[in-house]
Amino acid sequence: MYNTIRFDIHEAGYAQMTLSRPDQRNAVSLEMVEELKDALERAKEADIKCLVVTGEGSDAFCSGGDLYDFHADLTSEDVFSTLYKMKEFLYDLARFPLPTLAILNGHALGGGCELATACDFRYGPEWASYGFIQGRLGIIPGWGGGALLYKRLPSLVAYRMLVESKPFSAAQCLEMGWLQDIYDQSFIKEEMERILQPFLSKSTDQIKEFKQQYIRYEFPISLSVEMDEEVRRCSTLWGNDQHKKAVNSFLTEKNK
Ligand SMILES: CC[C@@H](C(=O)O)C(=O)SCCNC(=O)CCNC(=O)[C@H](O)C(C)(C)COP(=O)(O)OP(=O)(O)OC[C@H]1O[C@@H](n2cnc3c(N)ncnc32)[C@H](O)[C@@H]1OP(=O)(O)O
Repeated sequence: MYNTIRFDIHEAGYAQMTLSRPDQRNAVSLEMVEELKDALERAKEADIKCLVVTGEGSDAFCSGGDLYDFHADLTSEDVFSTLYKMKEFLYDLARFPLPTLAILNGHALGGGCELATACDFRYGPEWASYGFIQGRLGIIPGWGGGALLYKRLPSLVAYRMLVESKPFSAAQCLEMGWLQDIYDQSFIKEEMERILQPFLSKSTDQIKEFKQQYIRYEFPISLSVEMDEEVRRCSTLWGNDQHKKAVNSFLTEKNK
């Protein structure tokens, strides 16, 4: 049914969205944004206790926005409307009525970290690295994921991750609180059971109450305004020379 993702409802009581462009390191294309939105609506209707977001392949969970679709030469108006679609998805994901878990199958970079941050909890393998690298590309996060990061982590820790703009190791991410746990990919079935057990062992009514309380406490509707502001500020930075050079050099290198 979808070209860029898979969506499954597991009998154990959870839904799973899998980014499925492993050859592009699961970069988020514009088609993927639409498919993610559609799948999220389906997950809202499903009889489940939690939602898992993961990626296909053994390299990357997500390499951020597809640099062909979100290229640097867009006008700031065009870029705003392009980035905004993913902001809407991340906001809806953050306020999803049930717990959401990012089971990272590999590296998360740029928008890949934003997507993971929109989930309530993150679990990653020891070997992978995780970084809000947008600062090295002359921009800031453009999907509202920076605003979400400030909600997930103590503000100075979030600020550090954003301003250093580098990939951090799994151990560092665990210490900073961005990862909730490191898991062993060679025992993925057992590890998934372990990670999901606290969620699946509760009644649906309980699990909804836990999440609703968290949303009331941490994610008021005003969060959307903060995320919009981030998209707007990122759009303003989009056309700068550093960003153009960074994106063009990535695309040129890959097309050699
Ligand atoms: C635009 C939104 C913005 C935001 O709001 O946050 C961002 O997300 S900015 C961040 C954009 N992301 C990046 O700059 C990361 C780019 N990718 C990488 O650094 C690397 O690919 C990797 C993730 C570290 C993986 O490295 P490796 O395993 O060595 O794979 P390759 O680099 O050889 O890539 C394989 C293949 O995938 C294509 N690819 C990778 N990332 C993207 C991307 N973001 N957009 C489009 N395509 C991507 C890459 O071009 C290769 O294709 P082929 O050469 O055709 O095999």
